[in-house]
Amino acid sequence: LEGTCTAQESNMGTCVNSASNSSATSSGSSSSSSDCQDKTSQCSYWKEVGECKDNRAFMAKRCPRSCHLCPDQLQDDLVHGVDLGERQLLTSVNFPDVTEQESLDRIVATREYVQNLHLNEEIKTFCINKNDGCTIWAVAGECDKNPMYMKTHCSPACMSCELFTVEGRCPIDRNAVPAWKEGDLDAMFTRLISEPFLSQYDVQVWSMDPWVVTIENLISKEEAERLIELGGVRGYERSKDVGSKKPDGSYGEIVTDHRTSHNAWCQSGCRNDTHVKAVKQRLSEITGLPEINSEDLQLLRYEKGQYYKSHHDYIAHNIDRQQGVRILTVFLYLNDVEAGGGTHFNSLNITITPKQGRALLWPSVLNDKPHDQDWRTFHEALPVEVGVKYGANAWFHQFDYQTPSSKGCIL
Ligand SMILES: O=C(O)CCC(=O)C(=O)O
Ligand SMILES: [Fe+2]
Repeated sequence: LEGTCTAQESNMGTCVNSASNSSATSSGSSSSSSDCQDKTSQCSYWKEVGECKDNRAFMAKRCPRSCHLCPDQLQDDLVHGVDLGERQLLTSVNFPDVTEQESLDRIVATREYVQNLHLNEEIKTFCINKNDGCTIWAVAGECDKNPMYMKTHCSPACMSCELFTVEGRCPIDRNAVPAWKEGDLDAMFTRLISEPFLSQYDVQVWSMDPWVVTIENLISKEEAERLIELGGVRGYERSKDVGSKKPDGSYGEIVTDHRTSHNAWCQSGCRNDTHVKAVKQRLSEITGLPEINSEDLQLLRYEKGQYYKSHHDYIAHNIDRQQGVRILTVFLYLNDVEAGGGTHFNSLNITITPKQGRALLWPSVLNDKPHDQDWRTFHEALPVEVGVKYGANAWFHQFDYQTPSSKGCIL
């Protein structure tokens, strides 16, 4: 071996015959282990004192076995890859076109990819080759042909570990057009307080900057009663707030004493109810916002003493989600409440009283920066003092909400 390799070529200690193989990463894997031996008994001492690292070129020639640079050793290390999951096969009769060399090159590239990944350590533990054939399959193009299986079961080989994060699974379309551009918020509310809308609906303006507006009888008694009923059919559950960030980058939900109501999400069957459809279509018409940008109605029930303390409907991390941030809340009061249960805007000092069929509208964002939070619209649901309060939230987002929702991409 000595004398046949230049220092450069013996970089990986695998140079056998530089004319026959030019791969820099793992060439010469076919040379037999007997070709590759230490040339002097001093090797183990030199290795001990760090010469394999410090004096690499020289050591590759004189002490390849001590420095663990022989092809058979290298191959074993690469293939074994405990950190990347299953020990990998290099050839398979089922994929005769895949050469051992291609598999080795893929493993080297995989190693590099994983080392450079900026992922949470916990997520990295998911990123393993779960099958010994991953590398061969990847070389054979299976990552593209069979992505569902390959990108989750052979994620190092397919270099698809990002898919274990919500941002990786649910990439944002930078070309998507937001529902509100600069000025659209003011335009919408201005339309609501102008003809012909004004003669059709009983509109009251509580504040113009930020906008806080109520519309009487936006939904009928029958519709309100149906929504209450549908909440019961789905089953009211203790309301939750946005919780903490999870390893995959998504956010959990949490029950706190900040919010003590119960709610039901109007999904699947409820979504297709005639009254629900009519209400949602009306909300879309009056706001001019696409129905698809709206969350499913959140049907709420507050019993005596229950409340939702001061909070904002804007969810900051939604800026990194396909649906974008919440821009507008339409809150529907579904019944009259004997006492308490008003919606109070903390910094505006406005309190709206529940009344069946009344809608309360306010933005979560700014007119001139419609992706940014308007800090003035913090609000709370005051405790119900007598009776029960029923309501419904309709939240509109900057972008399509329903599609990412159906793909598990919203949290
Ligand atoms: O119940 C209310 O009056 C308001 C509820 C609310 O602000 C919310 O659910 O985000
Ligand atoms: Fe709210």
